[in-house]
Amino acid sequence: MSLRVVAPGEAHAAHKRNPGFPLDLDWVERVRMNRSALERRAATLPARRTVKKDWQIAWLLKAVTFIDLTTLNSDDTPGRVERLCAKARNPLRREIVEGLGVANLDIHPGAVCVYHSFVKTAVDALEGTNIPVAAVSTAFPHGLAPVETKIKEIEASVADGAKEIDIVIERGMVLTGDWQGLYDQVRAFRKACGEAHIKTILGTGELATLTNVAKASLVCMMAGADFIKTSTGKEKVNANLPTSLAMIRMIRWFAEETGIEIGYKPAGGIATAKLALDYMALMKEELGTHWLQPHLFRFGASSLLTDIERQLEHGLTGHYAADYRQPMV
Ligand SMILES: O=C[C@H](O)COP(=O)(O)O
Repeated sequence: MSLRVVAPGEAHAAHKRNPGFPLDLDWVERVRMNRSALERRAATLPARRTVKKDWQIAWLLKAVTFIDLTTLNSDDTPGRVERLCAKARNPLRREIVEGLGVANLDIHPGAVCVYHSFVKTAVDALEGTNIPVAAVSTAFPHGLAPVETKIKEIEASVADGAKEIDIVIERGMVLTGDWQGLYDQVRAFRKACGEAHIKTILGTGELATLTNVAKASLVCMMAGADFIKTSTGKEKVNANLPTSLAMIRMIRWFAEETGIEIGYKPAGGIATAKLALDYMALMKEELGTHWLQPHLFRFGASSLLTDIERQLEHGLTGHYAADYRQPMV
């Protein structure tokens, strides 16, 4: 695989947005996922992955461009967000970039992801770059607020400069099979986003079955989601490979039926370079290398970059750096 690094802003501008489609309840009812088959398939992945040493460095550099560099803590401060943005501007230490001979490549994370309150801070801190700011809006992480309140939050995030909005769906709508209600909300959120891209967070660990995960994925895509995302990072069970397979296969089906390419964002608990490579291998095997671009694939991750930087340094020097040499914030 060659290393073609796409600057996040460029990819963002180039991507054709999902216009949304009418809700087809027949299709939703027909969706079925077989958990044990998906688990068996997921179990084959690490063994089949054959990303050898040099390629591994290329894949890890590419992985950096997929990260939505995230801070979503109740004790976030403007200072922490500014430090995260400084890291986004220079995600890898100079010695690593120069040692690998990639100083000429524009390697940056896909976005910086923050709570609504910090959108302005992040936009200011990233001025002059083409790194978009993503906001988690709509009463993150539970999504339980009046729909009008959630729409106002999206509008406020867009007004403050967010180019991507990560909304959370109401899990109860999935658990009760209220597909029309879910579709109507996502449609309304999509409208409130205007030109901003919309990622729909399903909270997959709270949806009970993989069939529910797949149905919710489909309804969100029909309603105009540009990305489907697994988790808020706050559920007991966050992203994993079998759940990812259920979602990715719905993305594949949707692309075949409509010609529209929807992005995938696993999030929560993805903290090691090795796991990131497993997800990339999954995307490559199920959707093809075309999907390995920042406008179609992201990791929602707060600490993944630290491990990628460690692995890159190891690839370069044969030694692991101490954690304090790669502070995130
Ligand atoms: O969407 C992003 C997640 O909140 C990040 O989760 P993490 O802190 O487990 O990486």
